[in-house]
Parts: sequence; C-alpha cells; structure tokens
Amino acid sequence: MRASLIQIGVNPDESIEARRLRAASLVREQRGADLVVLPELWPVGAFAYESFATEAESLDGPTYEAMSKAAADAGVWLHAGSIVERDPDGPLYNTSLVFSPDGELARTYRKIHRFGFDQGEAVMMGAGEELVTVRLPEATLGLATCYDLRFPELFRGLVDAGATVLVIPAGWPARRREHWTLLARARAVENQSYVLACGTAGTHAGVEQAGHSIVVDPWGEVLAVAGPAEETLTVDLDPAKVTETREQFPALKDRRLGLPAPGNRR
Ligand SMILES: O=C(O)CCC(=O)C(=O)O
Repeated sequence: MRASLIQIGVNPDESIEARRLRAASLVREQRGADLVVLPELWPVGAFAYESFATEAESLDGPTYEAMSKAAADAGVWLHAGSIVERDPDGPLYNTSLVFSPDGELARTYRKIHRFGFDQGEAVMMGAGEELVTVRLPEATLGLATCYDLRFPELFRGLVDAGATVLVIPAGWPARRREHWTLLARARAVENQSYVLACGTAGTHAGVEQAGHSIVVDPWGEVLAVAGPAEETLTVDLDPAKVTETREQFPALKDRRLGLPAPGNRR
C-alpha cells in the first residue's frame, strides 16, 4: 500500500485559490499511490484565525470541488486534509474530507479536540463528537487532526473500531516539534498501528510550521520523515505488518478495562 504525504507550504504570499490549484496538481502527480494525504487547514492556514469566518466553506465548496476532481484524476484515495467548514445550522468546524478514487466524498471528520485553550480555534469552532474510520481495500484508516494527537484515548477508540492506519493531518508549530515526533511514535507503538502524520511547511500568521511529516510503522520504527520545507513523502506500507505485530507482541489483548476507581485500601 503506497502512501504519499504532501507537506504543502502555507506561506501568506500565495492566495488560497492558487494554493488550491497547486494542491490539486500535487495530488495528480501521485498517480500510482493508493492513499494521498494533505495537512490540516492548508487552504487558509491553521493559525489564520482572522480568516476563518471569511474563508469558511460548505462541504461542497471550492476545496471539495478541487479535491474531488484531483482524487478522480489520480485514481487515489485522498485524505484531503481539513477545511474550515461552514455548517448552515451551526458553528464553524475543522473538518477533514476523505475521497474515494472515483472522487466521491467517502467520509468527513470534525476535529474533536480544539486547540487554543480559551482562544483561537477552541472558541471559534465547534467540537466534533464522532470517531471516524474509513475502510480501504488494504487497511482501515482512523482519523484524527493535529491537537487530537495528544489524546491517546481517541486513538484507542479508533483501534477498537478496527483502525490499522492512523492518519493525522496537522498544522503543528515548529516550537513544539519534539512533541510532534514523540507523540506520533507513541501513538504507533501503543496502538500497534501505522501512523501517517502530515504537517504543513512555511510560516503563516507569524507561526512557523514544524514540517517534519512522519510515517511510523506498528513497531514504532520511523519509515520516513520530511524536512521543514515543502516536500512529498512516499512510503510503502505493509498492511500485514499490523496483524503480525499484534499477534507476535499481543499487548493490546492485555488491556485491563473497567477496573474500579481508587479506593482507600492500605
Ligand atoms: O498540540 C500542539 O502543540 C499543537 C496543536 C495545534 O497546533 C492545532 O491543533 O492546531
């Protein structure tokens, strides 16, 4: 199963329209891959809070249009990263779009853990309430976005729902790059799953992006890692390795769930 992670640059000197065209053409170049992944909020930039309301799109908006065509032209499964979704009946959401190789919108995922504490995304966007997996012929994707990476219980939920490849588009800041790499490897090891973590490159809204998109196998080995600049990583995954790892080192079977809360026993 060949996966390509497009670590696209999000510098403000490029218009959103131009970036959409460029992203579509980068996706088309990945013909021959099984799965292509773009990062979080790449059209607008994850920290461009002042543009969220004006650049919000409906689920059949311009990013949908461009990515649906690009997936169909390339004949690939496309995790098109996320957009600022305008829900006509609700708040804005940070929503990922996954397309099948015929360009159909297969699933959407609204980011569950909003970043910013009491500011930014955390107050400007609604929180997703649903775990999402996507069945591909070779693997089951478990979807998460950026800050979600810090919440291991989300990934356990995805694994319990059958996920074998955890896909994490992000707009991670450079100043916490160590956390990004460490958490991506931790999520792979503890869940005995592939991790595809695709970040953005460049600087926007004054926030330097970490880049360093990373692919980790179910044993925690780093298969590929990008540099800080725009780059596409292409990696061959072996879906059987998930089953093998889970059978040969069956730690997931040793979980002890439902233990009582701490008591007062001495
Ligand atoms: O958790 C972090 O350090 C970064 C999270 C983030 O930038 C985001 O979710 O947009």
